[in-house]
Amino acid sequence: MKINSLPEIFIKALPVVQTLTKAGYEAYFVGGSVRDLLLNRHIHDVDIATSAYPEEVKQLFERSIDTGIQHGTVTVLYDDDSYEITTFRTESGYQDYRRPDHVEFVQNLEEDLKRRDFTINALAMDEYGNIHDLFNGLDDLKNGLIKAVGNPERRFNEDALRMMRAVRFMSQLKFSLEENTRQAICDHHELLSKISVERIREEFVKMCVGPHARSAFQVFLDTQLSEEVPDFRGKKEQLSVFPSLTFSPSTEASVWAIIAILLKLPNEQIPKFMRDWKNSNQMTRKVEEIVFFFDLLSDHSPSDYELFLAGQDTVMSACDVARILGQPVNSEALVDRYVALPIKNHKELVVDGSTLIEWGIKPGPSLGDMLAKITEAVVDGKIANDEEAIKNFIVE
Ligand SMILES: Nc1ccn([C@@H]2O[C@H](COP(=O)(O)OP(=O)(O)OP(=O)(O)O)[C@@H](O)[C@H]2O)c(=O)n1
Ligand SMILES: [Mg+2]
Repeated sequence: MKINSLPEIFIKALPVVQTLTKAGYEAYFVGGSVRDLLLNRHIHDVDIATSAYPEEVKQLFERSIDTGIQHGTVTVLYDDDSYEITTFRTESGYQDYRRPDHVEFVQNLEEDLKRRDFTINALAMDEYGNIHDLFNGLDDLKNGLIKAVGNPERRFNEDALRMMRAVRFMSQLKFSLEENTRQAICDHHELLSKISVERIREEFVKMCVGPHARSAFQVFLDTQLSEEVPDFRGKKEQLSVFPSLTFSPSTEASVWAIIAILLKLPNEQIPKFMRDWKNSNQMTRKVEEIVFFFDLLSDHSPSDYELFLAGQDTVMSACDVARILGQPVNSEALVDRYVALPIKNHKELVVDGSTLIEWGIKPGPSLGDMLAKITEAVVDGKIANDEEAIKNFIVE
């Protein structure tokens, strides 16, 4: 198979590959970029594999960074772009089911492709656009199959994260899982417990926001992968609601909010849950706010002041979560009401703490209470957002 017209991103990278081949080395585009090219998907970066050793790569290019030189990867800066160039390698000496403790460089493309995770990720393309398909990746692409290269057990023993990658790709590409690959995941799901939570989280979130999130999530449960991730063990029943939702979440924050709601976590347990998944404090705060406002929405129609306190992002995310969970809310009406608020955040209030102190009010907790009352009165439209009106309000 030959690709005749390459997308811009490959054309820009072509001189990098040609520099290597002109110097007598082999060089190919590999991995996700070739897969995404053939699927007509957006290509976010192109990776290059070569027979040149890292030191040889560095000599051919003016600007490079030793990103992962012990694993054979050099990042080359060319024009305004950067490219990861990795020497053909096999990964040997796995002791911990995570990345290899050392790599062995090999001299040909086949040896390199053999150690890759799935056949659709083991395609290579040369500078002329010829696709090198040594493991039937093209057929699997056509048939929509995630299939391990060679022996699936070996692939998952090399890097157990690949089991999560399998369900992530199912969701992103709307593919199914080849039977032997699926069986190997069922048999070895416990290896996932060796993988860092950060790496698992990245794949989990990608799975949950992908277009086939719900069927991939079902496989994540059926293969028992879900038993090996933080706080999910023994929670299959609650989590099995996810595959039956009418929609799936589209943002990371709504993923976590929905999971927290399905697990029926009380609000005060959300921070621990988010920490167990190694989420940032910022993401944790966001999710707490969304779940809080979702609960409020389930309980009553929010007041203007409650809308103000939540803020537009939280209101919209909570509406989205409610819609996904099948709880009807009129989100347009809520957003309209939000937009019509006299002030939308604290900064828009014409007075602040120091204004009140200038007016002779003593600093302390009661000052904060007063500021909150003023804000509420302005948001509710009881008084105008000007100093005169606020002064009169305080006197009363
Ligand atoms: N655990 C892994 C991770 C990566 N790879 C190989 O390295 C390539 C690049 O890895 P990565 O960028 O992580 O994944 P992509 O397949 O490119 O997917 P994405 O579009 O998400 O980048 C993969 O295609 C695959 O050939 C692998 O074999 N095993
Ligand atoms: Mg990639």
